[in-house]
This record gives sequence, structure tokens and C-alpha cells, in this order.
Amino acid sequence: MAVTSKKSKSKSKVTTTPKQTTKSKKINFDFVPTISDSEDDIPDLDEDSANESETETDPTKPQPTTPKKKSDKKKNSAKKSKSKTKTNNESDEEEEGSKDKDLNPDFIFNVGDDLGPDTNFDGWDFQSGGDAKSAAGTGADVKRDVDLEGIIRRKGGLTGQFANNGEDDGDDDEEEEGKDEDEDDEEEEEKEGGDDSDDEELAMDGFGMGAAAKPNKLSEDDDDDSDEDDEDEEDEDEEDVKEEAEEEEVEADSDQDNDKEMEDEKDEDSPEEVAKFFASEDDESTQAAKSQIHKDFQSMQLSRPVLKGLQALGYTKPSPIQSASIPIALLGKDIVAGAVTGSGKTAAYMIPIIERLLYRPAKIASTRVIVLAPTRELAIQVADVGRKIGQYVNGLTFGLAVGGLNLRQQEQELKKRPDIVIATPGRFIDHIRNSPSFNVDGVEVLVFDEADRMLEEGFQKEVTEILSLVPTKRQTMLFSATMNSRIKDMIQLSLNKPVRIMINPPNQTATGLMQEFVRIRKREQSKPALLFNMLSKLDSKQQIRIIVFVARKESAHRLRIVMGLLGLRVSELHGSLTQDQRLKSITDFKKLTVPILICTDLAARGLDIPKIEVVINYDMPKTHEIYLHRVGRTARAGREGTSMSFVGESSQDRAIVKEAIKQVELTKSGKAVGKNVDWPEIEKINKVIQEKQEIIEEILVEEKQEKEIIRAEMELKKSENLLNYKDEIKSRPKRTWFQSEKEKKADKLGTALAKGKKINSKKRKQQEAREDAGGSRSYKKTKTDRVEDQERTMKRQKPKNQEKNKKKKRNGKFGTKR
Ligand SMILES: Nc1ncnc2c1ncn2[C@@H]1O[C@H](COP(=O)(O)OP(=O)(O)OP(=O)(O)O)[C@@H](O)[C@H]1O
Repeated sequence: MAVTSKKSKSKSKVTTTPKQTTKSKKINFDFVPTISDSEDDIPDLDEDSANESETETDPTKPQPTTPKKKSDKKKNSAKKSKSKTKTNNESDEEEEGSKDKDLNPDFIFNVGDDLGPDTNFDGWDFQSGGDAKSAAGTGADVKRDVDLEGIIRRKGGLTGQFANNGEDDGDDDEEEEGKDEDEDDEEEEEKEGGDDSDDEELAMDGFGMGAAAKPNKLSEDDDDDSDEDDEDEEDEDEEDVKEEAEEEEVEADSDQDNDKEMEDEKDEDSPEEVAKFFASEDDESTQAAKSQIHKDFQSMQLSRPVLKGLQALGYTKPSPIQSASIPIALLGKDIVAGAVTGSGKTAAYMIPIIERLLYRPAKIASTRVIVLAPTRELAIQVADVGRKIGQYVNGLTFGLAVGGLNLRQQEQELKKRPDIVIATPGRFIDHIRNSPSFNVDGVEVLVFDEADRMLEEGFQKEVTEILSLVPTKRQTMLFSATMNSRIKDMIQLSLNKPVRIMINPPNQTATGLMQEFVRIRKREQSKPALLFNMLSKLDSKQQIRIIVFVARKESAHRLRIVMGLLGLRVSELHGSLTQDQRLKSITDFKKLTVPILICTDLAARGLDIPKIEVVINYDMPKTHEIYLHRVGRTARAGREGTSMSFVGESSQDRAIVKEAIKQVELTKSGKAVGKNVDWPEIEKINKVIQEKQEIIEEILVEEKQEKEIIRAEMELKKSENLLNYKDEIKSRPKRTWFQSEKEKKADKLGTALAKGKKINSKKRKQQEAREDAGGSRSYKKTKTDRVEDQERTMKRQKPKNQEKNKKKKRNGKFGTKR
């Protein structure tokens, strides 16, 4: 399906020609040969400890009508000046001053001869996720929250040198403090220098690596909307529970993945399967498109508004994945693409999508593109990138169908049938089922971002349901940094001879990434102290962004309290937080208000905050794949970054380190080193933490009590609303759910069973009970659901119709008839 454009009639077609081909260099799109399974060249981890038992501890998307265009132009210019102001406001002097200093000039965003990326893109923006009425512009309800920091403060915490950043006062003392801190730092550096010898056993050789192994809706609008919002509350609460369950799956996924999965990765597709499934390498147009390397976006025959959008973002040259994917996507072909984290995959699919919409305008408003992402935050970010690229395209509209954000607001947005809808699967299905004016019959393009994740068991049912609803005649594109999905998993997507574009070898890390590994041995209990020690040494003034990954939500929360008690202000990000809290954590992190973010794997994929300097794996992930996504939060777009991993003695942890070293050696990308730490110093800190255990428990109890009070207040309000708006609430069509929370849980159990995991008898009984009940429920509204809906709608319309009839009668009596 060749894409012709208005422009192409007078100018040139988007299809590629042999002429273009001769000018261009050829790049290899194939997978780099499979990594040898032989571990001969891999330095062994310390043998003695290899025999020690594993310990697991937890210390803590144009409708071009002329009038619309005019107003849109106005809007666009307003938008433009607005975004300019925003950029000025957002980039503080220091950041500007140091802009892209940290970029790696070798990074191949620029295939040409000059510098690394000079992008104006300053990360994603939640403000564009919804209207400005509510917190973070997302339409998310602002609900009363527990003041955890207040509790920590009352318990004597957050008093240290780290606590006064952000909105706090204490300006006068800042310089003084700065001096002291500098002196302290010097002292600490000296100490550190002297400590190297102290920890020989934990040094790089400890890993057998030798030296560096190369390399509330309670705001103003409440007066108008509060009634409706309150009525919605019940629905939304229930919906939030479902969404939470969905998100939990994202997080819990790493719990489900195990060594078995790593083995599966090695289960390669056969050459015959590959030849049958993927487009032939000999396909002429694909060949022509593939063999080019575009030195700039102009040579891709992109339209002026899109080029303007890219220019505004500071994207001068396409990254390799963009250079390779855009021409093929413009041909309307299905794509399965993989490229290293932070290499610009979002724009790689967003640019051709916008181009397609621009040159094939729809006659009537319809949603033509669906982008599916595994997490809410990623979906919001993708929408933001899309909006920014398409900011000069008249009438281009985006919609979000993302869990945790205001359902009614989204419904209103989707009613207008935005061109591009970015969605998380659960909420998307919810809208298709329950938002009558939204449908997906006009969908032409379906994108799976983080496709390998979307094809995993956690999303299987949702994806199957979505696929059954969208038209089969469509373009489907799959993108991920770890696009290792097997053909058997992709078959359900009904891809039409997809073109396989693999830029980097699978499992490669960013070129500018320094991977450091700290061996924990039996000091699991000292990990919080180690974390504190590292955080304070890394950034005594809390001026760099550090992201810390932990295995469990509880650990994230506990660590936040521990760090707070030691005077270090950190944020947490995981599925147990409300969406408001989640967005606030990210916004604070982005603005450096709270530059340390402790999170679960919810934030492992796709999150693009350009200046995350360090990623700490406090708990190692379960698989090397997740490790790649986590460390991929730094060293993005050709920048440099460091990852520090706390490596335990489990075979799983050790296997990931081995794989990381192996990949560095194989791909010659980045570095991997062992790191010494000052254990005596850390043990001192650990002692302090141990002494605070009681206080930590007290804080947790106090927090729980506050939460219960808030919950009781909310329940009370809900009951009042239920009484006050009973009739209205009852007349509403009953929302139907894709899966109940119970079903989700039962599915998880099923997954566990399928994976051969041991489950206890109670859980097994639950699973059996579910199977007895007929297994999974039907996904579409049942006939009964529909009849009930109709009855409710009729009931609701009855008073209105009665009113209309009365009016008609009145008009008959007193109206124009004489
Ligand atoms: N052509 C370009 N020139 C300069 N910067 C770019 C270009 N394309 C993308 N970027 C920037 O590179 C960064 C990474 O892009 P993006 O988030 O799309 O990466 P990704 O490959 O999807 O990463 P991940 O695999 O982690 O999801 C973003 O900050 C983006 O603004």
C-alpha cells in the first residue's frame, strides 16, 4: 500500500528508487548472530560463594475543513508560543548551561558527520495528558492523602542535609551548607580512595572480571461537576481497582518471570519459520527502503508540518531505527522492530503515522490509529511525543484511554473520535465496551509499544480481545528494545508479512552506559545502608536524577521511610500509589524537586526522562531482559549514564551479571566493572538504621491509621452521594468489565500453574473453582447485559420524553397554530 500524498502529485512519491539507493550506505538489519551459549569466555564469579545458598531477603494520533483550519492555525501559533515559554521556564540555567554536555558524540542519532543529538525534547509532559483543571493536568482526582513526610518529620527524620531541597526554605544557610558539604565530600572522597584496598575480596576480581571488562476532583470545577463526579466515583473506584490489578501484573511480571523464561529466550525460531513469517529480504520496495541511510528527515519526503514539529523538538537527523523504519512504515507495511533503549523508537512509528493521516485525510471523524502501551505513564508519554511531533499539523487530534485518569473526561475526548488514541489495554477495552460513541471500526494502524511485553501472558487476554475488535485490514507495527518475541507469540497479531528491522544486536545496552556491580555477599541486611551511602556520595546536593529499582512495592515504601529518617528525601513509584501520587512522583523527579525515585518495574520500560544519570538496581531483576530495560532509563539518546547493581549470591543475580559482561564484550558497547564499596562505613550506617527499626514500624502504623481515617471519610462521602443521587446513579447503564479483579487474580494463578510453579492448596482450590464455574467469562457484553442497558437507557429517557410530550402539547395549545 503505497502512500501517496497531496504533495506527492506535484513533488515526488514516498517510494524509494534505485537512484536513492546508490547514494546510500547499506546497513545490516539482521539480527546479529545469536550469542553463544558457551560460557567459556565468561569470567567466573567467585566459585566459593557460588556454592553458598541463595538468600532472599527484603530489608525493606486530520479533518481539514477550512474554518477549522483557521482556528487551528490560531491554536497552533498559541501552542507554539506557549511551548516556547514553557521551555524557557522549565530549563533552569544550570541545565541549559550544561545542555547535552553529557552526550556521547559517537552515538548514532546522527548518521552524518557532526555532533550527537541536540534535542529540545525535555522529556514527557503530563500537562498535555488532559485538561488543566486537576492535578498534573490529567483529570485525575485529587484525593486527600496521608502526609508521610509529615509523619517522618515528627519522628525525627528528614532533618539531614538532604531534606531541605525543593519547596523548603533555609535559603540563607544554603551557601554555608554547601561549603560544609563540599568539605565533607572531600573528606569522603579521601576516605573512599583509601578504602579500595580494604575490600579486595569485593573488588572487580570478586566477579572474576579483572579490570574493566571493556569495555480529587475537589477543585473549582467541582461546583459544576461535583455531582456527576461523585456519581462517577463508584464506577471509577471499581475501575481503578481493575486498573490497579492490571498494573500489578506489570509489576508482578518480574515475579512470574524466572530462569525458565531465560531458557525460552534461547529457543530461537527456525530459519524456515522466519522465512515463512517475515517479509522476504528480496522484496524490492522493502529492499530499496531498507538500504538507505537518511542523513536528515528532509530526504524522507516528510511533509512540512511534520518537519516543523521535528525541528521544534530539535530532531535534526533520524536515529538508525527512525531511518530504517519510517520509509517502510510509509509503504504501509507491517513492521517488527527492535533497537536499543533510548534510540528514538517512539518517533520511529509516530512520524509515519502522522504522515499517513496527513496525506490521507478522513472524510468523517474517526479513530484511525491505536497505540497500545503496557503502562499508563508510558502511554501518556507517547501521547506527548505524538502531540509534539504533530503540533503543526492542522486538526490532528490525540486521545488517551489510560487507566487511573478521569473516565468521563476520557469518554468525552473519545466521543470526538480522535485520530490517534494511545491506550493501556484494560481501559481501552473498557471504553470500547462502555463508551457508546467510541468505536474502532475505522482503525487503520495498530502499534504495540514494548511489544514483547504486550505479548506476554499478563496481557494476553486483553490483546486477544482488542484484536477481535479492530479491523483485520490494518497496518500493524511492533516496537521494543528487547523484541525477542517468538513467532508463535506474534502469530495471533495476524501480521501481514512483517518487515523485520533489528538495528542493534538483541540484548545490547546503550553505548554510553557504564555498568557497575557491587557484590553484596551475605550483607543483604545492609542494603538500605549501602543505598544511603551511595545516594549521599553520588549526589550530596541532590542535583542529579537517580532511579532506584526494587523488587517489591513494600520495599520501595519502606526504603522511602528509611531514607527519610536518615535525612534523604526520595519519592516512590509503584502500583500501590494512586495515579495522582504516581504522576507527582514523576513530575517531582523530572523537575529535580525530589531527584531520587525508588520504583518497581512499573517504571522499567519506556520511561524517558532525558537526564537520569544513575540507575541503581537495589534488587536485581529476574531476567536480563528486564535488566536491559531498567538500565536503559539512563544513557539515552547518546548520553552517558551509570548503572549500579547490588548483586546477591543467587544464581539468577549472577547469571544477569554474566550476561551483562558477555554482551559488553560481544557488542563492544558500554562498559562493565565491579565496584568497591566502603563496607565498614556502610555497617556503621546499618547500625543506625537498625536502631531506627522501632520508629519505622511506628511510622508505618501511624500511616496506616491515617489512611484508614481518610478511607472512612471517603466512604462516608460516598454513602451521602449514593443517598443524594440514588435515582440518577441507578439509571446509569451498568458498566461491564473485561475481567473482574477476582478473575485477574485467578488468571495469575493459572499462569503460575502453567509455569509449573508451586501454589498452595487454597489457591489451587480457588483455581479449580474458577474452572468449575466455566473458566473465563465472555469478553463482550452479553445479550443480558445489552437488554439491561437498553432498559436502563429507556428508563432514563422516559422522564425526558414525558417532558418533550408535555412541551409538544403546550406548543399545540399556545404555539404558532391559531
Ligand atoms: N532524531 C532524534 N534526534 C534527537 N533526539 C531524538 C531523536 N529521536 C528521539 N530522540 C530523543 O531520544 C530519547 C529517546 O527516545 P524514545 O523514548 O523514543 O526511545 P526508545 O527507543 O523508545 O526507548 P525505550 O526502549 O527505552 O522505550 C527521547 O528523549 C527523544 O526525544
